[in-house]
Amino acid sequence: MIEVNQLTKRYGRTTAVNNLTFTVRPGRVTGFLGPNGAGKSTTLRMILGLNQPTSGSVTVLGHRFRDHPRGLRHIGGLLDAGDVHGGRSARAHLAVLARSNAIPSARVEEVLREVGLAEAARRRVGGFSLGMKQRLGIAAALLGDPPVLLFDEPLNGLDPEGVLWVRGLFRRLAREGRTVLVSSHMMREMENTADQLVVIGRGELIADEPLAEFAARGTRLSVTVRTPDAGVLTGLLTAEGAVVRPDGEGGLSVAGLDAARIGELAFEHRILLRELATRTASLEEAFMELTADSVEYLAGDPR
Ligand SMILES: Nc1ncnc2c1ncn2[C@@H]1O[C@H](COP(=O)(O)OP(=O)(O)OP(=O)(O)O)[C@@H](O)[C@H]1O
Repeated sequence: MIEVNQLTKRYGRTTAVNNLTFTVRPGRVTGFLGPNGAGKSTTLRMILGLNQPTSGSVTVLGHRFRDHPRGLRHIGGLLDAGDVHGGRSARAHLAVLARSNAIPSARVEEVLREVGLAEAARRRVGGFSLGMKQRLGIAAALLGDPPVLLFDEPLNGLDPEGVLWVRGLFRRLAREGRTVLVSSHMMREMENTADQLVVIGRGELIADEPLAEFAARGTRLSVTVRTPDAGVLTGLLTAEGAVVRPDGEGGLSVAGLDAARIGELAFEHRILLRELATRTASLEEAFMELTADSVEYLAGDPR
């Protein structure tokens, strides 16, 4: 169990995390979601005791991290997969961690096998691909067989087989009764992974609910619009309360207004529409709509 209580972290004038409170429970995979710069990594670093909060507190299994001398046996974390000594072999890297955490060296071979790096154990980490470094980071997190595990963007760089494997691993760890917190900035990475979602934006809590409840938001309709006057139409739709975003394929995805009203507005302002289609919004769109106000940089943002 991880309890984050009114946590705030400021860097000069930047507030990375603002009065954040949530609880991560054992026995399930909790997805920690937010757009780039939302404050996910900063929060994870504070949970691991690597950053001091400006105010508020974090406890893991009821204790602050620095009160737990057992380190990796207590909580395992993958933060930055690239942050390893490139000159060491995978086995040597894990052996150093095992020694400094009083973990039996036999565990090194076990986790190497578990993450599929047994064959590469003697190779220098500097020559590893990003996906292999992720596997090594996951091996390090598993090394102490901890009841609480954190993973920051663990799917980055993994191939489709790796993604499937890691999803299975997270589910198994949760089934074993562990607390598993996995961060991502992409909803679709969480769709088949998380049971619970904690969503943040600009350092603040936006949602904390089961994935199924979050998915219910996605059953609302959205409308795809294609027009050469996207900027003008976006202004009109937004003024009527719609949430409008580029759909990534040259069109607009509109939530909060139905197709009939969008058609009327376009007609009234002599805007040519090349497509006007109602669809069921995906989970990804529900996430984007929810975090729209907290995205720092939008591609194709007309503002
Ligand atoms: N050491 C630091 N010094 C100054 N500002 C920082 C520092 N670390 C993070 N920030 C700022 O705090 C905010 C939150 O950053 P953080 O890395 O926690 O976000 P994130 O949600 O993990 O983003 P991403 O998905 O891009 O990794 C950002 O505005 C970032 O620029």
